[in-house]
This record gives sequence, structure tokens and C-alpha cells, in this order.
Amino acid sequence: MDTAFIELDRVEKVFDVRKKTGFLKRERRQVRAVDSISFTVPRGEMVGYIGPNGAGKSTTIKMLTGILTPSGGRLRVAGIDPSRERSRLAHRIGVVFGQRTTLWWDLPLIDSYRLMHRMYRIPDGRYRENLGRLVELLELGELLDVPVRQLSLGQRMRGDIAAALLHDPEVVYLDEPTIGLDVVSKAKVREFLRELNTENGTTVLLTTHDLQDIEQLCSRVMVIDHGRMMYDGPLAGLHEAGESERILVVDLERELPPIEAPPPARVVKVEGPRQWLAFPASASAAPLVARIAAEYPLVDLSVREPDIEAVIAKMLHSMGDTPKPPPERATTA
Ligand SMILES: Nc1ncnc2c1ncn2[C@@H]1O[C@H](COP(=O)(O)OP(=O)(O)OP(=O)(O)O)[C@@H](O)[C@H]1O
Repeated sequence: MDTAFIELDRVEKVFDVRKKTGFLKRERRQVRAVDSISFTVPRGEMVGYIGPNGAGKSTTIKMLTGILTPSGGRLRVAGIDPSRERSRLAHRIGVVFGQRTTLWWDLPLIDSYRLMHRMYRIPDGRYRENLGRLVELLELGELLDVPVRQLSLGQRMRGDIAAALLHDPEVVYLDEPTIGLDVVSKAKVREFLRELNTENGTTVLLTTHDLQDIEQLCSRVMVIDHGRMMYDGPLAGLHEAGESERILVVDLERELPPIEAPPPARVVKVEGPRQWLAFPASASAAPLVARIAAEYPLVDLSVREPDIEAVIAKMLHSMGDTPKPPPERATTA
């Protein structure tokens, strides 16, 4: 296994904030956005980086790109100190901010790519090859001559992802890459990211509020809260820590008494022929589905994921706000 590609050792970021408290009075306050965070990501890993609003995720990503300088600790990406050698690092990283585009709003999509070709000094052959591949994989062919402001959110996101990858970055930071997308666009973006990771070995750090992004893409998830690392391990462990549940919604042919499900699964609601069963989110739905399909007149079913904020809140509550990484990964020093 490769050595750590992203390395944070007790990294801190403290902001000085001045707040007006009276006509002439200003109060100075310090916000500890990132509070002694340590973790490593080996080359080729795809990791989820999640936490409630204001937890410090964007601040971490900004430090990883070199936009912000840490107030303390040591940070390296590909052996480079991002804030000292930001432009050298820029050639090796890609960034997608879901809520903000890096494309030129009034220009056709292809013109943004041409500008990036020059900005990153991508050799002509490599640019053509990468552009061709990205246009094909992200289905951008018909959109290249359309001004960015006329693209739908899903199209714009795919355009942004291509822009972040034109120069073959070794690591990509994705901040909410599926936010606001419909189900089909989400599936396309996820499929593309999976391929990018498995085929190119690109290292991916993914920030999201969508638990399915994590479930479908990341074998590892890190949770931060108030700037501190609270969990670092598999998603199943996060569900276990918070004892979170998923809901199986079952449509039967007719109204029936509550389904006799094997514990801990249980019926939590019945409305006519529709029944709702809660079961541990860390478990697979397959055995429960198989049993119901075998024993009941089943018409349809679907699984509802718990909300990411709810999972985190339950986990933090169960931990009593004490950081508790699972044994296989030590995170806080
Ligand atoms: N430039 C800044 N000046 C002062 N405080 C800041 C600055 N940037 C972020 N903060 C504060 O640092 C904390 C962490 O913010 P950050 O944007 O990193 O959180 P986040 O986890 O990305 O949140 P969200 O999910 O809402 O984007 C917040 O309290 C925020 O108000």
C-alpha cells in the first residue's frame, strides 16, 4: 500500500471574527473552525467527509487546496505544503464545489475547457484525449456549444466535473457534487465517480449531505463536528454507533394485519395495504425483503434512508460528544 497521499497532523484553523455589539463597540472573537484534526488518506481511496452545517468541512478543503493557511499543525498533499506551494499543487488536484461553478457563465462550455487547457498548460494531445473521454463518459457532446448559464443544474454539474478533471488530477475534492440533482443525474455522477476511482486510481475526498453518495461510493467515512474528528471508519459503524434505522415501505395486495418481521425489524406504521417496517441501517435489507416476498402478497417496496444529519446527531448523542474512532483507525492525536 502506498504511503499517505493526504496527511493532516493536528491541523487547526482559527478565524478572528469582529462583531459589532454597540454603536462604536466591537467585540473580537475567535472561531475554531478546525480543531486539531489528524487523518491520512492513502492514494486511490474514496473517502466521505461529512458533518453538520458549520462543522468545518469547507475550511478543511480550503486548507487542502491552499486557499487557506492552517493556524497550526502540519498538512501535506502529495508531499506538498498546499499554502506554500499552491500553484504547484494546483496541477495535481481538482476541485468541484457543487454550489458554485468554476465555469465561465456566459461562455459556451467548450470555451471554458479551452481556457483551462491554457491555464493548466495541458499538453495538446493529453487535453484532446481527456476531453474526448470526459465528454463521452459525462454525456456532454450536445452541450459543448451551449452557454453555461443555459445548462440545467445536472448538466452544469457534469460540466464542472469534467473541468476539474481535464488536467488529470491525482486527487479530487468534491463538495456536494450531487446537491439539487434529480435521481437520474445523481446516478450518472455517482457512476462516473466510481469509474474514475477504480480505473484511474484517483483519490477522492467527498463532502455531501446525501447518505446514498457515501453508501454507494465510499468504504470509509469521516465525521467532523465543531471542527473535531468524531468518527473515522466504515459507514456501517456509523449506523451502529447511532443505532440508526432504515425504513422498508411495503405495498401489499390488500390490507392485512401487521407483517410478522424477524426482530429487530418491526412494523412502525400501517395505512391500508401499505406498511412501514424499521430495521437497523447497518444491516442489509435483502433477507427481510426475501422473507416478506415469500410470505406475503407483495406488490411493491422501497427503502428509505435515514437523513445524514439525523444519523450524525444520533451518533454524537450516543457518544456523549466524545470523539470515538473505531479501533482500526486512530484519528485524533
Ligand atoms: N472566513 C471565515 N471567517 C470567519 N469564520 C469563518 C470563516 N469561514 C468559516 N468560518 C466559520 O468556521 C466554521 C466552520 O465553517 P465551514 O464553512 O468550514 O463549515 P462546513 O462544515 O463546511 O459547513 P456547511 O456544511 O454549512 O458548508 C463556522 O462556524 C463558520 O462560521
